[in-house]
Amino acid sequence: MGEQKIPQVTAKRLPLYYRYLEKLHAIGKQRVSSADLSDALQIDPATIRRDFSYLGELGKKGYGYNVTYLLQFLRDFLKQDEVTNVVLVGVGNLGTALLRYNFYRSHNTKIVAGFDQDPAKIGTDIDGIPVYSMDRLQEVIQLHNVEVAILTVPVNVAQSTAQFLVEAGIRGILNFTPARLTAPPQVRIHNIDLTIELQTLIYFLKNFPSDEEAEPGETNALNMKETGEE
Ligand SMILES: NC(=O)c1ccc[n+]([C@@H]2O[C@H](COP(=O)([O-])OP(=O)(O)OC[C@H]3O[C@@H](n4cnc5c(N)ncnc54)[C@H](O)[C@@H]3O)[C@@H](O)[C@H]2O)c1
Repeated sequence: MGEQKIPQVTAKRLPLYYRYLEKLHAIGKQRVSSADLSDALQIDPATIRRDFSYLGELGKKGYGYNVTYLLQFLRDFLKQDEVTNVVLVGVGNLGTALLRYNFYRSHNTKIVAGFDQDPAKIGTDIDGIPVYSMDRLQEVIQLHNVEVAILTVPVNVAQSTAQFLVEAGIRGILNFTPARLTAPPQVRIHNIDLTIELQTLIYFLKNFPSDEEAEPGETNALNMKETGEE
Protein backbone atom coordinates (compact mmCIF):
# COMPACT_ATOMS: atom_id res chain seq x y z
CA MET A 1 0.00 0.00 0.00
CA GLY A 2 3.08 2.20 0.09
CA GLU A 3 2.36 3.83 -3.26
CA GLN A 4 -1.25 4.74 -2.29
CA LYS A 5 -2.04 8.17 -0.95
CA ILE A 6 -3.76 6.56 2.01
CA PRO A 7 -2.24 6.99 5.47
CA GLN A 8 -0.96 3.79 6.97
CA VAL A 9 -3.27 4.05 9.99
CA THR A 10 -6.24 4.11 7.62
CA ALA A 11 -4.89 1.22 5.55
CA LYS A 12 -4.62 -0.86 8.70
CA ARG A 13 -8.26 -0.26 9.55
CA LEU A 14 -9.57 -1.24 6.11
CA PRO A 15 -9.51 -5.02 6.79
CA LEU A 16 -11.55 -4.38 9.96
CA TYR A 17 -14.18 -2.54 7.95
CA TYR A 18 -14.08 -5.26 5.33
CA ARG A 19 -14.70 -8.06 7.82
CA TYR A 20 -17.56 -6.24 9.51
CA LEU A 21 -19.17 -5.36 6.17
CA GLU A 22 -18.99 -9.03 5.22
CA LYS A 23 -21.01 -9.83 8.33
CA LEU A 24 -23.58 -7.14 7.54
CA HIS A 25 -23.84 -8.42 4.02
CA ALA A 26 -24.36 -11.94 5.34
CA ILE A 27 -27.42 -10.84 7.31
CA GLY A 28 -28.80 -8.97 4.32
CA LYS A 29 -28.10 -5.42 5.48
CA GLN A 30 -27.95 -2.97 2.58
CA ARG A 31 -26.83 0.25 4.23
CA VAL A 32 -24.68 1.17 7.17
CA SER A 33 -23.99 4.52 8.80
CA SER A 34 -20.65 5.63 10.20
CA ALA A 35 -22.36 5.66 13.63
CA ASP A 36 -23.27 1.95 13.28
CA LEU A 37 -19.76 1.09 12.17
CA SER A 38 -18.40 3.13 15.04
CA ASP A 39 -20.48 1.22 17.61
CA ALA A 40 -19.53 -2.14 16.21
CA LEU A 41 -15.82 -1.51 15.74
CA GLN A 42 -15.19 0.96 18.55
CA ILE A 43 -13.70 3.49 16.16
CA ASP A 44 -14.66 7.14 16.35
CA PRO A 45 -17.24 8.05 13.61
CA ALA A 46 -15.19 11.04 12.47
CA THR A 47 -12.22 8.72 11.94
CA ILE A 48 -14.40 6.35 9.92
CA ARG A 49 -15.69 9.18 7.74
CA ARG A 50 -12.15 10.43 7.22
CA ASP A 51 -10.91 6.92 6.38
CA PHE A 52 -13.67 6.49 3.82
CA SER A 53 -13.06 9.95 2.37
CA TYR A 54 -9.65 8.71 1.19
CA LEU A 55 -11.44 6.04 -0.81
CA GLY A 56 -13.56 8.49 -2.82
CA GLU A 57 -17.27 9.19 -2.95
CA LEU A 58 -18.63 6.16 -1.15
CA GLY A 59 -21.46 7.53 0.94
CA LYS A 60 -23.82 10.47 1.31
CA LYS A 61 -24.62 12.38 4.46
CA GLY A 62 -27.69 11.00 6.23
CA TYR A 63 -27.88 8.06 3.84
CA GLY A 64 -25.02 5.92 5.04
CA TYR A 65 -22.90 3.63 2.97
CA ASN A 66 -24.09 1.00 0.52
CA VAL A 67 -22.81 -2.25 2.02
CA THR A 68 -22.41 -4.24 -1.21
CA TYR A 69 -20.69 -1.39 -3.01
CA LEU A 70 -18.36 -0.66 -0.12
CA LEU A 71 -17.54 -4.34 0.27
CA GLN A 72 -16.75 -4.67 -3.42
CA PHE A 73 -14.64 -1.53 -3.34
CA LEU A 74 -12.68 -2.66 -0.29
CA ARG A 75 -12.24 -6.13 -1.72
CA ASP A 76 -10.63 -4.73 -4.85
CA PHE A 77 -8.63 -2.28 -2.84
CA LEU A 78 -7.32 -4.92 -0.46
CA LYS A 79 -6.55 -7.17 -3.42
CA GLN A 80 -8.56 -10.01 -1.95
CA ASP A 81 -8.71 -11.31 -5.50
CA GLU A 82 -5.22 -12.67 -5.16
CA VAL A 83 -6.80 -15.35 -3.04
CA THR A 84 -9.00 -17.93 -4.73
CA ASN A 85 -12.40 -17.73 -3.14
CA VAL A 86 -14.46 -20.87 -2.81
CA VAL A 87 -17.96 -21.62 -1.51
CA LEU A 88 -19.26 -24.74 0.20
CA VAL A 89 -22.77 -26.10 -0.30
CA GLY A 90 -24.31 -28.34 2.37
CA VAL A 91 -23.30 -27.27 5.85
CA GLY A 92 -23.90 -30.60 7.60
CA ASN A 93 -21.42 -32.85 9.40
CA LEU A 94 -18.81 -32.95 6.67
CA GLY A 95 -19.43 -29.41 5.43
CA THR A 96 -19.05 -27.97 8.92
CA ALA A 97 -15.77 -29.82 9.44
CA LEU A 98 -14.44 -28.46 6.14
CA LEU A 99 -15.52 -24.93 7.01
CA ARG A 100 -13.67 -25.25 10.29
CA TYR A 101 -10.53 -26.37 8.53
CA ASN A 102 -8.63 -23.23 7.77
CA PHE A 103 -7.41 -23.71 4.19
CA TYR A 104 -6.41 -20.10 4.02
CA ARG A 105 -3.58 -20.40 6.48
CA SER A 106 -1.52 -22.68 4.31
CA HIS A 107 -2.90 -22.00 0.84
CA ASN A 108 -4.28 -19.03 -1.00
CA THR A 109 -7.71 -20.57 -0.94
CA LYS A 110 -10.49 -19.26 1.18
CA ILE A 111 -13.99 -20.55 1.77
CA VAL A 112 -15.93 -17.29 1.79
CA ALA A 113 -19.40 -18.68 2.43
CA GLY A 114 -21.43 -21.76 3.16
CA PHE A 115 -24.89 -22.45 1.74
CA ASP A 116 -27.66 -24.63 3.07
CA GLN A 117 -31.41 -25.01 2.82
CA ASP A 118 -31.96 -25.57 6.53
CA PRO A 119 -33.47 -22.42 8.13
CA ALA A 120 -31.73 -23.31 11.41
CA LYS A 121 -28.34 -22.90 9.71
CA ILE A 122 -29.04 -19.91 7.47
CA GLY A 123 -27.78 -16.68 9.02
CA THR A 124 -25.36 -18.43 11.36
CA ASP A 125 -21.63 -18.58 10.90
CA ILE A 126 -19.03 -21.30 11.34
CA ASP A 127 -15.77 -19.89 12.63
CA GLY A 128 -16.60 -16.57 10.99
CA ILE A 129 -17.76 -18.04 7.65
CA PRO A 130 -21.37 -17.00 7.00
CA VAL A 131 -24.02 -19.53 6.02
CA TYR A 132 -26.51 -18.28 3.42
CA SER A 133 -29.70 -19.60 1.91
CA MET A 134 -29.40 -21.15 -1.55
CA ASP A 135 -31.25 -18.27 -3.20
CA ARG A 136 -28.34 -15.96 -2.39
CA LEU A 137 -25.80 -18.13 -4.17
CA GLN A 138 -25.54 -16.18 -7.39
CA GLU A 139 -25.24 -12.84 -5.67
CA VAL A 140 -22.55 -14.04 -3.26
CA ILE A 141 -20.45 -15.82 -5.86
CA GLN A 142 -20.54 -12.75 -8.07
CA LEU A 143 -19.51 -10.52 -5.21
CA HIS A 144 -16.52 -12.69 -4.32
CA ASN A 145 -15.63 -13.81 -7.86
CA VAL A 146 -16.15 -17.44 -6.93
CA GLU A 147 -15.75 -20.14 -9.56
CA VAL A 148 -15.19 -23.18 -7.36
CA ALA A 149 -17.64 -24.92 -5.04
CA ILE A 150 -17.24 -27.74 -2.55
CA LEU A 151 -20.30 -29.98 -2.63
CA THR A 152 -21.32 -31.69 0.63
CA VAL A 153 -25.09 -32.12 0.26
CA PRO A 154 -26.93 -35.47 0.59
CA VAL A 155 -26.48 -37.74 -2.41
CA ASN A 156 -30.12 -37.52 -3.52
CA VAL A 157 -29.86 -33.77 -4.18
CA ALA A 158 -26.27 -33.77 -5.46
CA GLN A 159 -27.09 -33.65 -9.18
CA SER A 160 -29.77 -30.96 -8.91
CA THR A 161 -27.54 -28.88 -6.63
CA ALA A 162 -24.60 -29.24 -9.04
CA GLN A 163 -26.83 -28.06 -11.86
CA PHE A 164 -27.92 -25.07 -9.81
CA LEU A 165 -24.26 -24.24 -9.09
CA VAL A 166 -23.32 -24.41 -12.75
CA GLU A 167 -26.25 -22.18 -13.71
CA ALA A 168 -25.08 -19.68 -11.10
CA GLY A 169 -21.61 -19.53 -12.71
CA ILE A 170 -19.56 -22.18 -10.88
CA ARG A 171 -16.91 -23.79 -13.14
CA GLY A 172 -15.27 -26.26 -10.76
CA ILE A 173 -16.87 -28.61 -8.25
CA LEU A 174 -15.07 -30.59 -5.57
CA ASN A 175 -17.62 -33.33 -5.11
CA PHE A 176 -17.64 -35.11 -1.75
CA THR A 177 -20.95 -36.87 -2.42
CA PRO A 178 -21.03 -40.44 -3.77
CA ALA A 179 -23.06 -39.24 -6.80
CA ARG A 180 -21.36 -39.28 -10.19
CA LEU A 181 -22.33 -35.89 -11.46
CA THR A 182 -22.96 -34.83 -14.99
CA ALA A 183 -22.15 -31.30 -16.07
CA PRO A 184 -21.35 -29.38 -19.27
CA PRO A 185 -17.84 -30.08 -20.64
CA GLN A 186 -16.47 -26.71 -19.57
CA VAL A 187 -17.20 -27.56 -15.92
CA ARG A 188 -14.57 -29.53 -14.08
CA ILE A 189 -15.63 -32.01 -11.41
CA HIS A 190 -13.25 -33.65 -8.97
CA ASN A 191 -14.59 -36.49 -6.86
CA ILE A 192 -13.36 -37.19 -3.38
CA ASP A 193 -14.59 -40.47 -2.00
CA LEU A 194 -13.32 -41.66 1.36
CA THR A 195 -14.95 -45.05 0.94
CA ILE A 196 -13.06 -45.78 -2.27
CA GLU A 197 -9.80 -44.58 -0.73
CA LEU A 198 -10.34 -46.82 2.27
CA GLN A 199 -11.28 -49.80 0.12
CA THR A 200 -8.19 -49.24 -2.01
CA LEU A 201 -5.98 -49.22 1.05
CA ILE A 202 -7.56 -52.43 2.35
CA TYR A 203 -7.26 -54.04 -1.09
CA PHE A 204 -3.53 -53.36 -1.16
CA LEU A 205 -2.98 -54.54 2.39
CA LYS A 206 -4.82 -57.78 1.65
CA ASN A 207 -3.41 -58.52 -1.79
CA PHE A 208 0.11 -57.20 -1.50
CA PRO A 209 0.87 -57.54 2.21
CA SER A 210 4.63 -57.38 1.77
CA ASP A 211 4.97 -55.86 -1.63
CA GLU A 212 8.38 -54.26 -1.53
CA GLU A 213 7.82 -52.50 -4.81
CA ALA A 214 4.72 -50.76 -3.58
CA GLU A 215 5.34 -47.14 -2.83
CA PRO A 216 3.31 -46.18 0.21
CA GLY A 217 1.61 -42.85 -0.12
CA GLU A 218 1.58 -42.87 -3.90
CA THR A 219 -1.35 -45.19 -4.37
CA ASN A 220 -4.88 -43.96 -4.49
CA ALA A 221 -8.21 -44.74 -6.09
CA LEU A 222 -7.09 -43.18 -9.35
CA ASN A 223 -4.33 -45.68 -10.03
CA MET A 224 -5.88 -48.72 -8.37
CA LYS A 225 -7.27 -50.12 -11.59
CA GLU A 226 -4.00 -49.98 -13.45
CA THR A 227 -2.02 -51.58 -10.63
CA GLY A 228 -4.73 -54.17 -10.01
CA GLU A 229 -4.42 -55.45 -13.57
CA GLU A 230 -0.80 -56.49 -13.11
N1 LIG B 1 -16.39 -37.97 0.50
C1 LIG B 1 -16.37 -38.45 1.69
O1 LIG B 1 -15.39 -38.98 2.11
C2 LIG B 1 -17.59 -38.35 2.49
C3 LIG B 1 -17.59 -38.65 3.83
C4 LIG B 1 -18.76 -38.49 4.51
C5 LIG B 1 -19.87 -38.04 3.83
N2 LIG B 1 -19.82 -37.80 2.51
C6 LIG B 1 -20.94 -37.32 1.72
O2 LIG B 1 -21.03 -35.92 1.95
C7 LIG B 1 -22.38 -35.54 1.92
C8 LIG B 1 -22.75 -34.86 3.23
O3 LIG B 1 -22.62 -35.77 4.31
P1 LIG B 1 -22.96 -35.30 5.81
O4 LIG B 1 -22.70 -36.44 6.68
O5 LIG B 1 -22.27 -34.01 6.05
O6 LIG B 1 -24.54 -35.05 5.67
P2 LIG B 1 -25.48 -34.10 6.54
O7 LIG B 1 -26.87 -34.62 6.39
O8 LIG B 1 -24.91 -33.92 7.90
O9 LIG B 1 -25.37 -32.68 5.79
C9 LIG B 1 -26.00 -32.38 4.58
C10 LIG B 1 -26.35 -30.88 4.59
O10 LIG B 1 -26.88 -30.54 3.32
C11 LIG B 1 -28.01 -29.72 3.52
N3 LIG B 1 -28.90 -29.87 2.36
C12 LIG B 1 -29.80 -30.85 2.10
N4 LIG B 1 -30.40 -30.63 0.93
C13 LIG B 1 -29.88 -29.47 0.45
C14 LIG B 1 -30.13 -28.72 -0.73
N5 LIG B 1 -31.00 -29.11 -1.66
N6 LIG B 1 -29.44 -27.56 -0.91
C15 LIG B 1 -28.56 -27.15 0.03
N7 LIG B 1 -28.28 -27.83 1.17
C16 LIG B 1 -28.94 -28.98 1.36
C17 LIG B 1 -28.63 -30.22 4.81
O11 LIG B 1 -29.46 -29.23 5.40
C18 LIG B 1 -27.39 -30.52 5.64
O12 LIG B 1 -26.97 -29.39 6.37
C19 LIG B 1 -23.18 -36.82 1.64
O13 LIG B 1 -23.43 -36.87 0.25
C20 LIG B 1 -22.27 -37.92 2.07
O14 LIG B 1 -22.49 -39.12 1.38
C21 LIG B 1 -18.71 -37.93 1.87
